[in-house]
Amino acid sequence: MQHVKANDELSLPAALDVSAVSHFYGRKQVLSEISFSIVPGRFTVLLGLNGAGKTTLFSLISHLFATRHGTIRIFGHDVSREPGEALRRLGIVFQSRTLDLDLSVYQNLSYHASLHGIGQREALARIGALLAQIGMSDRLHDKARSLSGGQMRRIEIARALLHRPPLLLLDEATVGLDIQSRAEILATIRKLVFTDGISVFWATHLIDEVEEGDHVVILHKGQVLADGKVDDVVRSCGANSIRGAFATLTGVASVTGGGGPL
Ligand SMILES: Nc1ncnc2c1ncn2[C@@H]1O[C@H](COP(=O)(O)OP(=O)(O)OP(=O)(O)O)[C@@H](O)[C@H]1O
Repeated sequence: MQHVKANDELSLPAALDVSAVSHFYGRKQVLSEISFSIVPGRFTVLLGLNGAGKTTLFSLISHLFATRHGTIRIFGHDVSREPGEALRRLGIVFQSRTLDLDLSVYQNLSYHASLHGIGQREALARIGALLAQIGMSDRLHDKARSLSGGQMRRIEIARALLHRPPLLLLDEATVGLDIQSRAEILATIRKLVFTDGISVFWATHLIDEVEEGDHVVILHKGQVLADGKVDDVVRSCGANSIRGAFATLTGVASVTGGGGPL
C-alpha cells in the first residue's frame, strides 16, 4: 500500500482513524483489514469504483453496522466503545435521499435539531444561518417535494451540519445531479472546509472530483491501495496524474474524462 504522510501533520490528532477494519456479509469479505487516517480540516476523497466498499465503510463509521474486526475512532473516540462521543462529532449525508418529502424544509431540519437536543430558538438561528450559507433562505417553508435533486442534497448537507460536527461524511453526494448542481455542491463543501475548518470525507467513483491539493484514500476491492496527499500519491506511483496513479495501483485503465466514470 502507498501510504504518504506529510511531516507537519504527524502531531495532529486524526479526525478519523480506521485501523485494521474488516467486514463480511455472511462469508463474503468486502473490507480487508483497511487502515488509514484523516487529517483534521482537510478535504479527503475516498475514491473507488462501484462495489469497492465505500458505503459499507460509511455504515461502519456511522455505527449503522457494528465493527467486529478492527477499530474506528472519530477525534480519538472509539465508535464501538463510546458511540455517543464519537457520533456527536460526525455529520453524514447518505447516497440515497433521506428527506421527508411531505414535510417542509424547516420541519425536516428542526426535527433533526430536536434529535440532537438543540432548543427551538437555537435551531431556528442555526437553520437560518445554514440556509443562507447554501443560498436557500427563500425555501424555508417549501415542501421538500418541491425541491430539485440538487436543492434536496443541499438541504441534506445543511441538516448534517446542524449539530456542528467537526467531521462530515458524504457518500456519492453528486450522483444523479446535473453538471452545474454537482459543481455547486462540491464548491459549497470545499468552501466549508476552508471557512469553517471542517474535516470532510467525500466518497466518489468520479475521478474528476479529486483536486491537486486534496488528500485521497484509494479503496479497491475492499483494500486501501494508497492514502495521502494527491500529489504525493501520484509521485510515489511514478504517474503524471491521479487518473494515472489510480490505473497503476488498480490495473483499471479504462477511464473516461469530463466527469464520466473512472
Ligand atoms: N447487504 C449486502 N449483502 C451482501 N453483499 C453486499 C451487501 N451490501 C453490499 N454488498 C457487497 O459489498 C461490496 C461493497 O459494496 P458497497 O456498497 O460497500 O460498495 P460501494 O463502493 O459503496 O459501491 P457503490 O458506489 O456502487 O454503492 C459489493 O460487492 C456489494 O455487492
